[in-house]
Amino acid sequence: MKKVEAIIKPFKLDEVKEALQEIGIQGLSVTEVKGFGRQKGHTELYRGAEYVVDFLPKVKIEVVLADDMVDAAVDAIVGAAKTDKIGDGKIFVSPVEQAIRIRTGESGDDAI
Ligand SMILES: Nc1ncnc2c1ncn2[C@@H]1O[C@H](COP(=O)(O)OP(=O)(O)OP(=O)(O)O)[C@@H](O)[C@H]1O
Ligand SMILES: [Mg+2]
Repeated sequence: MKKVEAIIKPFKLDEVKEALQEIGIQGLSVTEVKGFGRQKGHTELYRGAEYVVDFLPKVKIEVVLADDMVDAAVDAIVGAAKTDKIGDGKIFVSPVEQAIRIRTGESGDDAI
């Protein structure tokens, strides 16, 4: 199993969620985060306003999935989140050792 973490522009959340559902993702988590990329200290457009702040509001999506779903998930996220402007975000992929569905006790691929 892998965890795909995507930090995206907040207004892209619905589109990304739908794109992930279309490829069969069953669950995900969303967190409001703040951060910066390589334009640190430079302006970035957010909802029509120019920000000159250190930390910009972003949304982090976390989805744990089977190894063979990673490429499709990354493609779905990129396709839905891309605006071709700075600050479109990043995707990180990392290994996950175990997953357990609390209600049933199922584990591994059966639990995600
Ligand atoms: N190396 C990193 N580690 C953790 N979070 C990061 C990292 N890089 C970017 N982020 C998060 O992703 C958000 C969006 O990053 P951003 O898209 O601006 O990256 P970038 O490298 O500056 O690319 P671009 O030139 O397209 O803007 C940041 O606000 C931050 O929350
Ligand atoms: Mg940037």
